[in-house]
Amino acid sequence: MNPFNELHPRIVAGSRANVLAGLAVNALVDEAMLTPKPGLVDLRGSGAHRDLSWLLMCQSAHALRPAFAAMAGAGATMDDLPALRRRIGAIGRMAEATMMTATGGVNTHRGAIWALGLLVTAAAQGAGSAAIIAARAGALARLADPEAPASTGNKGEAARRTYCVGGARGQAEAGFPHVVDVALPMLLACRARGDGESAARLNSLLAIVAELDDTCLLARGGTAALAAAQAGAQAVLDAGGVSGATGPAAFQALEADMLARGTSPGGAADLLAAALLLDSLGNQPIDAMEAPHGATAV
Ligand SMILES: CC(C)(COP(=O)(O)OP(=O)(O)OC[C@H]1O[C@@H](n2cnc3c(N)ncnc32)[C@H](O[C@H]2O[C@H](COP(=O)(O)OP(=O)(O)OP(=O)(O)O)[C@@H](O)[C@H]2O)[C@@H]1O)[C@@H](O)C(=O)NCCC(=O)NCCS
Ligand SMILES: Nc1ncnc2[nH]cnc12
Repeated sequence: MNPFNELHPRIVAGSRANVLAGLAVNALVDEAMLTPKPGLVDLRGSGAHRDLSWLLMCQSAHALRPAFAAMAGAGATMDDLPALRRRIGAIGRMAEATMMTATGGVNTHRGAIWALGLLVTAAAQGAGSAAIIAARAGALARLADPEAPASTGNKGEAARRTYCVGGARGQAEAGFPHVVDVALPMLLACRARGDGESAARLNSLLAIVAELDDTCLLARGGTAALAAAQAGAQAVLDAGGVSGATGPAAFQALEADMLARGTSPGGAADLLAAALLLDSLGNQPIDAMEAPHGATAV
């Protein structure tokens, strides 16, 4: 028990929220910096995107820090879960507006606001393993938000309906299985076998791509693009990953195919950032900062 919690619950809640928000921003920047990535923005360029750049991704990530802090603050201080769900829904919609202002109207991180927003909220609710935090986030995602519009009109929503897939919403409602059961185990296994950190992260991204119903791929290239991306990513993993003897050639084939189709796994990139966030929580003393009992607002 942290003795300061009793003395200054609002300060502890605020510190915890700010730490979590910083970790979320770091995860988004680390994802953007990871190079190479197939079809996605990285330090080499814009991949298959015409309206995105590395600088824009980083500006967007930093602009989202107050929103992540507000969501974490709500998670740390609100016990009424339906009310918490409504609150983070409202903050999430404001965060999307903030992103659009920061980027001049470009969708850099809509899926990431959703995924990392739910995860920082759940992490702020109390200590726990990655699986426990993801399960808590899933429980929040499954709660109704009466103030949410019936339809977002976004490309992902149309793709979910056209192709009958769960997309970003289904991933969250299921408790982020591709983060907990796919990305994090791959990250840890690659580190354990001695891969460098970039290779471990790229293999982790590819493991997500190989299995995810990514509505970015579906919206841009239909089921053929999704199947090609999944098979291409699996081929790199079957070659021993990007550091394997034939891994680089398999990666180049995957990237060339995505660029030719104009497709990109934006949803998988968001989930890699979610995995990096949960991974970084394991390296922080944040669990020692127990959720403040009786805290009110931050
Ligand atoms: C639930 C919401 C996410 C709304 O989702 P909706 O159904 O309206 O659809 P989209 O907003 O289009 O899709 C969601 C984004 O999630 C990412 N994604 C896709 N598939 C998956 C998946 N299987 N699992 C997880 N995440 C997934 C993806 O985001 C990334 O890609 C975007 C860039 O791609 P691009 O092709 O460039 O997209 P566009 O700009 O739209 O097209 P172009 O014009 O360029 O061609 C980028 O955003 C990445 O982040 C999908 O885009 C959620 O927004 C919601 O309901 N929010 C309400 C607030 C709320 O309740 N919040 C709660 C707490 S935060
Ligand atoms: N690096 C990236 N490139 C393109 N879209 C993305 N969405 C999230 N991260 C992305």
